[in-house]
Amino acid sequence: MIEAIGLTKRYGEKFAVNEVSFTVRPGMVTGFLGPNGAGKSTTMRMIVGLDRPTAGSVTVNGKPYAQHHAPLGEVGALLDAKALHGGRSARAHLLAQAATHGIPRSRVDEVIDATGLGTAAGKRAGTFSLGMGQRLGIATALLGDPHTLILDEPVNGLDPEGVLWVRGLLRGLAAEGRTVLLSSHLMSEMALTADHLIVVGRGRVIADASVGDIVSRARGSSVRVRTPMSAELRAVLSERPEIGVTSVGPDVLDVTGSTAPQIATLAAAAGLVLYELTPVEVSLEDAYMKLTATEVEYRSTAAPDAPTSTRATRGDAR
Ligand SMILES: Nc1ncnc2c1ncn2[C@@H]1O[C@H](COP(=O)(O)OP(=O)(O)OP(=O)(O)O)[C@@H](O)[C@H]1O
Repeated sequence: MIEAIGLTKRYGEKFAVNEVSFTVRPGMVTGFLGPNGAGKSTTMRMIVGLDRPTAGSVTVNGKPYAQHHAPLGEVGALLDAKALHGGRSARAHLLAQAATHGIPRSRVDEVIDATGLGTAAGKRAGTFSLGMGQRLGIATALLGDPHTLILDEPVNGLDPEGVLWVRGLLRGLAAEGRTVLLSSHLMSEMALTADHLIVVGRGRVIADASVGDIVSRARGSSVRVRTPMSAELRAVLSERPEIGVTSVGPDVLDVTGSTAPQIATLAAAAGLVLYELTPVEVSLEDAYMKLTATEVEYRSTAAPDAPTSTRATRGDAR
């Protein structure tokens, strides 16, 4: 369990994290989302005592990280896969970490096997690819068999097999009753891995709810209607002030403020033919984009639907 209360980190005039409170519960994967610069890494760093809060507090399994006698057995963290001695082999890195906690060599072999490092374990960590570095970071996080795991972008650089493996690993750890906090910008992966989401923007929590709730809140009541009598249906629907109608194609209307059964009933009463009536599904990505639309500090120059440019500009989006 991770509990943050009024957690704040200020750099000069800038609030990287601003009075953030949340609880990350055991037995589930909690996704930690937010646009670039929203304060995710700073929050994670404060959880494991790498940054000192300006105000507020955060505990892991009931105590501040630094007060745990054997922190690797409480919290396993992957924050920066490059933060290790590049001249050491992966095995030597893990053995050095294990030695600080009296963890046996057999556990080092176990995590090497579990993370697929196998043949690479004898190579210098500094020569690792991004994906192999991530595997080593995950191995390090698992070393103390901790109750709580904190992983910042663990699938970054992993091949598809690795992404699938991380998903299964995290779901398995949560099913064992552990607490898992995971940050990732990959919404499709988050939708498959997380049960609960904490979304931050400009240093503040903007949503703290289950994945299902976040998606259904964004869904609204949009229904796609295909009818050869769109002008007549539009006229019937526009008599209701709560209903909004937008034409999205020939004979296709997007209707908000009503449900599929209500639209069907109104159409039937007016003797209108409908070919299709579909509640519009919202993906987690859509829901996230809606939630954070006004919270993005660093935005690409191209609009989401326009041909994309990889160049990003800094500036106030609003
Ligand atoms: N050491 C520092 N000194 C000054 N400002 C910092 C420092 N660390 C972070 N910041 C600022 O705090 C804000 C939050 O940064 P943070 O890295 O926590 O965001 P993030 O949500 O992890 O972003 P990303 O998704 O890009 O990793 C940013 O505006 C960042 O520039």
